[in-house]
Amino acid sequence: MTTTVDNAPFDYDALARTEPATDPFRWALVRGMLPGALGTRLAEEFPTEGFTLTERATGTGGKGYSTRNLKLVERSEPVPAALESLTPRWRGVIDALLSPRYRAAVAALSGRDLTGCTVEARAVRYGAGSWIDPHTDRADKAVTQTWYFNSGWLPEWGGALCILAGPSGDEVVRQVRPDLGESVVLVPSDASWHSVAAVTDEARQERQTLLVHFVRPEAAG
Ligand SMILES: O=C(O)CCC(=O)C(=O)O
Ligand SMILES: [Fe+2]
Repeated sequence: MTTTVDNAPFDYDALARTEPATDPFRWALVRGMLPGALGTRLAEEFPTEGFTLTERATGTGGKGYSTRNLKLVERSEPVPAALESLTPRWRGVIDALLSPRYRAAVAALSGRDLTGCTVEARAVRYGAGSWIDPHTDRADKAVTQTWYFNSGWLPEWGGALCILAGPSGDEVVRQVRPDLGESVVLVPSDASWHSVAAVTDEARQERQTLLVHFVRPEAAG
């Protein structure tokens, strides 16, 4: 069944159809969650304003990263300033992310009890030189889901989400390019190592990502 764009932007069946991998940790490549032309429209309307650069150099304690972020949802509340700048379709996505149906579908796929977890969501733009070092998302996240909004992304532009066998980053189990229609569910644990390869200088687009976390109640503060 395909859901209609206006009422429910997600095809929740895409989550239900997906078989998660369990090696080297529990994760899933989800396809087709944004039905019909919705994904294309969301890509065209991906936010451009209000992003804040966050960075930390590699080797200064903890993971290194450099990304530009726009907070969309904090502690299960849409961020008013961001909401104002979003198109109606993107506001529909925010509603869906906060819906019990989405939560139930992610709980089923991940095997995690998400009762009491809060939702955090942000749009992330990765320009040339942006990356995230290997990390697990472990500290406070029950489940992470990412969606990608690029079309015609070339492999030589870097920017792949790398599913890793360990912290060194040497053993890449799977690379996911940021192509429209691709989405990844990660279930954080001691083993859930992943990274984002640096976007290269050749890239003709910024890597556009929607990042959602279910945050454990004890960590939400
Ligand atoms: O952008 C991505 O593909 C993943 C980002 C990520 O792993 C993170 O922000 O923790
Ligand atoms: Fe992560």
